[in-house]
Amino acid sequence: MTLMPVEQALHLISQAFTPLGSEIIPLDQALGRTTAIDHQAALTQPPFDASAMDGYAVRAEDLKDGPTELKLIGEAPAGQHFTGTVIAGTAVRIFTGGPVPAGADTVIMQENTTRPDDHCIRITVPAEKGRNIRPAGNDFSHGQILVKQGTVLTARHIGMMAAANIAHPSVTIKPRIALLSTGDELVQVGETPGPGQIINSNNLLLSTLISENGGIAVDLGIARDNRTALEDRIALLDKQQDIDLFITIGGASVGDHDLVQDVLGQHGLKVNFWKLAIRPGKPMIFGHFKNCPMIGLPGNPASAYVCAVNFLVPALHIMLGRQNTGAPISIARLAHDLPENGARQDYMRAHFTEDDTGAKIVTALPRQDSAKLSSLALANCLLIRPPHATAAKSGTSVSILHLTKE
Ligand SMILES: Nc1nc2c(c(=O)[nH]1)N[C@H]1C(S)=C(S)[C@@H](COP(=O)(O)OP(=O)(O)OC[C@H]3O[C@@H](n4cnc5c(N)ncnc54)[C@H](O)[C@@H]3O)O[C@H]1N2
Ligand code: MOO
Repeated sequence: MTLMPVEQALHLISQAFTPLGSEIIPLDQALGRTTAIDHQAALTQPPFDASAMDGYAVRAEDLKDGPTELKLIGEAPAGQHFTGTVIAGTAVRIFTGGPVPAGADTVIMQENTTRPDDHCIRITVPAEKGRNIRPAGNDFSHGQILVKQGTVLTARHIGMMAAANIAHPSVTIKPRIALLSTGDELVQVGETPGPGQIINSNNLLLSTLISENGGIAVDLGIARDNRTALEDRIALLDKQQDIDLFITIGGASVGDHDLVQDVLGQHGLKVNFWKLAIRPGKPMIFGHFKNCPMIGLPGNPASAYVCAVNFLVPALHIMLGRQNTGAPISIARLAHDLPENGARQDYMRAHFTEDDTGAKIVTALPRQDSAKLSSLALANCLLIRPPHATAAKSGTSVSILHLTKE
């Protein structure tokens, strides 16, 4: 059977998804959500010409002939307007954030003044017109687009949106991803495995990856390796509302107990493709189960993860309407030689660092067995080797797919 190239598989999977609808939520719950529309400032910031320093609001014109004394005619603390006007020979006491009074065009820091008496200040430094004043709209203006559609909101965006009084942003609905683990050997984390049993680590590996990428994982539990057990779990899927993507874990290969395709096929699974030119992850399935897109991930943890990063995460990002849907890829130099690659695109667990010039240097981790979680946890990137890549010497440029946001 020919194996489907990774790019073609990604293209077919990408075509199966479109952005979900939107909802309005309170800004304090918007961290990590994706904006569904462009968001405009609901006000101008600062709303008035504001002082950037504690000091005195003056007219620069009054200071052009060297050290000068000016009459103090009032105060403009933050939050209060001085209602008068600064005319020739006068100044107003002002504080950081305070509105600059009419007539004044400059603020002198208080450190550059003396107070001969309560009603007068002496200024010894020359004044540069406009100094220490933040003009109205200096940060942003009413109606200005501050956050573009498809932006993943961080604390920094949320702080700015708060300042712009965008109290209820419109964000895309979180995709709901159903996860069905399969295998007689699996017990849940925290339970004590019996003879021949292991922990269902893939469920948490994937549900956490889904949360990290803006989705909601809906756990359908573990189906044992028999038809009835699988059918019972599939029935749980029917009871779930609004599942946007159905993921099975394990049972994707050709063994006697690998029943996923067979059983799901009898209940409406239409397979779009099976088996990819990818390592690890070759037996991945993509199809539609009763109109719901379905990805059958291989059971080996590194295989499941590599497939999830390459296909599940982009699908999530498309559903979320994010600006960047592809995996973050950059170029790094090999820290060592690598042998030629086989027919599958290899995603080697690897670790990169940056040298003094900012160039990335990447080292493939020594243990690439697709069952090994220890090397997966140590990796901060996947080193991509195209199918049939020739042997590469240390120093050769290669592509790396970033796993952490460094
Ligand atoms: N004769 C062949 N055998 C295999 C082939 C092949 O082409 N011909 N492909 C191999 C490849 S490549 C992979 S990858 C695996 C994938 O197999 P399955 O998807 O059928 O996965 P299982 O057999 O169910 O499990 C494989 C492995 O992973 C462990 N596992 C399964 N689920 C979980 C889980 N939720 N959490 C943690 N670990 C899990 C399971 O215990 C097995 O050790 O097939 C090869 N075989
Ligand atoms: O391609 Mo499988 O994913 O070796 O382990």
